[in-house]
Amino acid sequence: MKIKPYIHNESSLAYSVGETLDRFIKKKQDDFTYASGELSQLLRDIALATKIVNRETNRAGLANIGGAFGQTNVQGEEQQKLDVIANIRFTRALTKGGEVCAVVSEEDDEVIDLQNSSGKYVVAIDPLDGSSNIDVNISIGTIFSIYRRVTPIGSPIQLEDIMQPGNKQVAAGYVLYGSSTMLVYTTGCGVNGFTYEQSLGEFFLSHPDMKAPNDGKVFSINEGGYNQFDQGLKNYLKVCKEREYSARYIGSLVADFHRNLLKGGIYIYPSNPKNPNGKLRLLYEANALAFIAEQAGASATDGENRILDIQPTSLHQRTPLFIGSSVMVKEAMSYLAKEKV
Ligand SMILES: O=P(O)(O)OC[C@H]1O[C@](O)(COP(=O)(O)O)[C@@H](O)[C@@H]1O
Ligand SMILES: [Mg+2]
Ligand SMILES: [Mg+2]
Repeated sequence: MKIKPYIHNESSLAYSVGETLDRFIKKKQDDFTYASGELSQLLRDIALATKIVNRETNRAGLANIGGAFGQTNVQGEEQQKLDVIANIRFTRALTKGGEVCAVVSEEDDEVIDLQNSSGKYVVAIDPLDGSSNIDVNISIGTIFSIYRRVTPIGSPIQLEDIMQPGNKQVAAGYVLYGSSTMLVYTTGCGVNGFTYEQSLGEFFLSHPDMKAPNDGKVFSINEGGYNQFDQGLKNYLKVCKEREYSARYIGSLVADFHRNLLKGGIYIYPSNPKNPNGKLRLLYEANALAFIAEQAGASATDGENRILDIQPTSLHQRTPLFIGSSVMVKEAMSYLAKEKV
């Protein structure tokens, strides 16, 4: 009996899909210090909830899923139905998964104690990012940060388990529900992106080892608040325009960040007299994207300090955000600093 070795050929007849997320997580598990499979399982739990939320976002216009939910959240923002649906789906998946002891969510005032004493991880999540774009069919997202609890497993959750600076994240990621759905994450060993193949119900590796261009020609900022901007920021924007950089602003942080991560660019949500700390939240928006940015060779600051070094003091605290290609972030910082001397 003859035995023929299998030779993988890239015939054009059947294009080879990338590696599945599951297989990739398994393979990468050993990269992780505490590799015992719990973090891998947690990433799978998030991926599962993502598939369900993806289905809901795809049919938001049809099944009466669009529109306001009729309540406001702790931010004073009117919750959209999809904010609430996504929050339920992720919290449920994290509860069922069994790896998480506590969740911090944009949509919940308090820390959610999952009553799971064996859970080693704390998750901070923005279940649905870009809520103002849900009803107009523009890309939206999900953002998540994962920390290892610091108090003994089995003991009651303490503030110190939750109020950890971003440089303590063990993993972080975002999902982009756009023309295709992507999940991008890091465990501190580089950044990888996976695209969802709806018909197979699987995420496949499509963007291995993502690296952000060092510099770019795109700036993303809502200039509607221009009159309130610091003079330093106005000066930086003036330079961007003199250089005829492109202004791009989708109004969904995940989508603006993702474009700039791939193409080069800077996203800025500054402070202003009305919102001295800007709009975006440190624990479940800025920290996760800052971890990914740095892992991809980009940068993230609050205008002065590295986002990942900010010590959190409250659950829903806000921070100004300057994130993107490191040359651009550095230059923007220099313009801000000039005005401060
Ligand atoms: O409308 P503005 O003030 O430009 O704010 C847009 C920003 O607010 C956000 O929608 C805030 O996130 P949520 O939608 O999760 O509340 C970001 O996605 C986006 O970048
Ligand atoms: Mg958000
Ligand atoms: Mg949100």
